[in-house]
Amino acid sequence: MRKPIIAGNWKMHKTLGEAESFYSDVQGRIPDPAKVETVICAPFPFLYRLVQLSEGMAPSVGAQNMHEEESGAFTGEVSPVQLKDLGVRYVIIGHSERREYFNETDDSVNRKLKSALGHGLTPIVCVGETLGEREEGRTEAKVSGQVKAAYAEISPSEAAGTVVAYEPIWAIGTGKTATAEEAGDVCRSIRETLSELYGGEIAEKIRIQYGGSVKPDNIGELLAQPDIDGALVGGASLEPESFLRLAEVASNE
Ligand SMILES: O=C(CO)COP(=O)(O)O
Repeated sequence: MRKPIIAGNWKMHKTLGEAESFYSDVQGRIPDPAKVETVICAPFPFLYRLVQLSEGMAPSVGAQNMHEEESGAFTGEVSPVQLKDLGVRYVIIGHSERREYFNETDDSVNRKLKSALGHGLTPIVCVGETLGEREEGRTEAKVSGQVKAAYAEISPSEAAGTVVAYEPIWAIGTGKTATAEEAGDVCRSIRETLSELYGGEIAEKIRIQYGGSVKPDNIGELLAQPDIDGALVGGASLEPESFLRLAEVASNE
């Protein structure tokens, strides 16, 4: 059985005070970590403080991006060594907003994935199609190509501990969710791709999240799909009550 994983992606939201207050609101109220893994991927400037506040308890702390090098002359970037040193445990890699606005490519996603794994961070690897690609019937080809490119030269044992997030770009922040069946079908095709790459046993271990306008009232049907093991959540992760509700529904799956 794969344990569900609910990850909040705060994107470029909140001040430090708001982030602290979110943590104090949710702490001690997160459902049993044996039943659901919870993560908050916060802006870089808050990570140190949130790791301190979390004291190793749920929700864990994640970053939204990282550079693949350990150190160097890369103004404005943050390395996996720096994240690890702070106690950060997860990192989102290849979010569609990074691909769209910050020129991330399948190649850079692959380099970052290798580097995150090499430094003991748990990567959440994002893939997803545009509306145009969906309308042209190219969803599965696009997503499978992104998965293959991201996992190039990643060993089966490393791949087993990763998380894939399927986020159709047209469903992000738009209020339009893929239907549970549509999302489930693509997540199944991602698992088939992982199975081609690594065999069924490893593919069954890799958790696949859905992301794109996930809310407390639609997460239940999404998680009921056999290949959806969690959610990567933007807007609905910003409020403590809504994040708690998502975690609660997932803990009952
Ligand atoms: O991009 C997302 C999470 O990474 C999804 O954002 P929303 O949940 O706000 O649609």
